[in-house]
Amino acid sequence: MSSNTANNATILLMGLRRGGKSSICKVVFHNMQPLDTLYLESTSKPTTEQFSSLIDLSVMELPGQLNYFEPNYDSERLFSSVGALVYVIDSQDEYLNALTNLSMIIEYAYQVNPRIHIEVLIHKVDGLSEDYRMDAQREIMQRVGDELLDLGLEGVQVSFYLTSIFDHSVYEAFSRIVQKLVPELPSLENMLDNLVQHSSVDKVFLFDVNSKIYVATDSTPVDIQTYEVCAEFIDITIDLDDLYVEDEKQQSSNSVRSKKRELRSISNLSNGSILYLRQMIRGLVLVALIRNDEIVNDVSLESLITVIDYNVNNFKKSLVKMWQNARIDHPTNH
Ligand SMILES: Nc1nc2c(ncn2[C@@H]2O[C@H](COP(=O)(O)OP(=O)(O)OP(=O)(O)O)[C@@H](O)[C@H]2O)c(=O)[nH]1
Repeated sequence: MSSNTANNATILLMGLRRGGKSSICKVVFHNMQPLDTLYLESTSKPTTEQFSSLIDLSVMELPGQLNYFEPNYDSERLFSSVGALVYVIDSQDEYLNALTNLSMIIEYAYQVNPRIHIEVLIHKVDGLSEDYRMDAQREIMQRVGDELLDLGLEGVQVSFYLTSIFDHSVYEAFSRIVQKLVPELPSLENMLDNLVQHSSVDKVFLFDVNSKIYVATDSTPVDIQTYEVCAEFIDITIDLDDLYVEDEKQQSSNSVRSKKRELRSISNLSNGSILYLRQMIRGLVLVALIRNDEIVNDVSLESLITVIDYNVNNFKKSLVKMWQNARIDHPTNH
């Protein structure tokens, strides 16, 4: 693999004012409570944040009030270096203006950078009934399609997601957006599929600990409840780990174990399923859900965990190797 590409993938977050861009950034990347976003001030300058995970990601937010096409704003350089354009539409507001703005941006972005991924968040759907959500999605997709057709851009791929900061939908959307920027995704998915097949695991995610975005999962469909349970298990494990380390410090100041040791945690859920977590590299953890009816006693559980441990060890070794050879999908404008 070539190694001369920059270790960076940029996601550009755009949309009209008060659409929810800053809130999304704060909730997903800074663990802000969704209700606290009510008091966020309008953003007036572009802001960029860097995140180091399997890939080094920057999320750049462009304020809704900025005119990107005024001559002294270097939009060309901006769009040409971006991996994904995420456009946020406030579904609770009148969105026709947003759709016109979106098609204009797509036209420009695509011209400057045909490899750009165009992702549309139909946001704040928590305020809409189930029926209305579907109608809004259908209407927005139809209108965007029509506008692109008028512009002669019918071949441009646009993905749509229904999102809200009040549930896990925004994490799910960002997971899928980030995954498109991970060039090793097919190999990762393959490795996770192997793990599932050989370990009696039902679902496995590779999570970024800080954001709870999953950078890969096996190829079985993701159901949002499984995602939620697995994501919450990360927080619980980390909280307990902190307690444990504190406790150890008190008991013996001479033998404080390094917090750097690998995190590993297993928990039985009341419905008989098991959650399994192991720390990987670069702020990633692997979380697996095991719904195994064959676990009838502690002995069968123990042998199952031994197999999983072994396979996860191998997965981690492959991940380390993959990472050493990694390069990042950094779109350039040739
Ligand atoms: N109901 C609901 N409100 C949301 C959601 N996301 C954001 N908001 C609210 O929308 C308002 C505007 O959010 P901001 O994040 O400031 O919007 P912005 O797009 O960054 O706005 P500018 O900085 O002006 O460009 C805030 O009061 C948020 O609490 C959501 O998913 N559902």
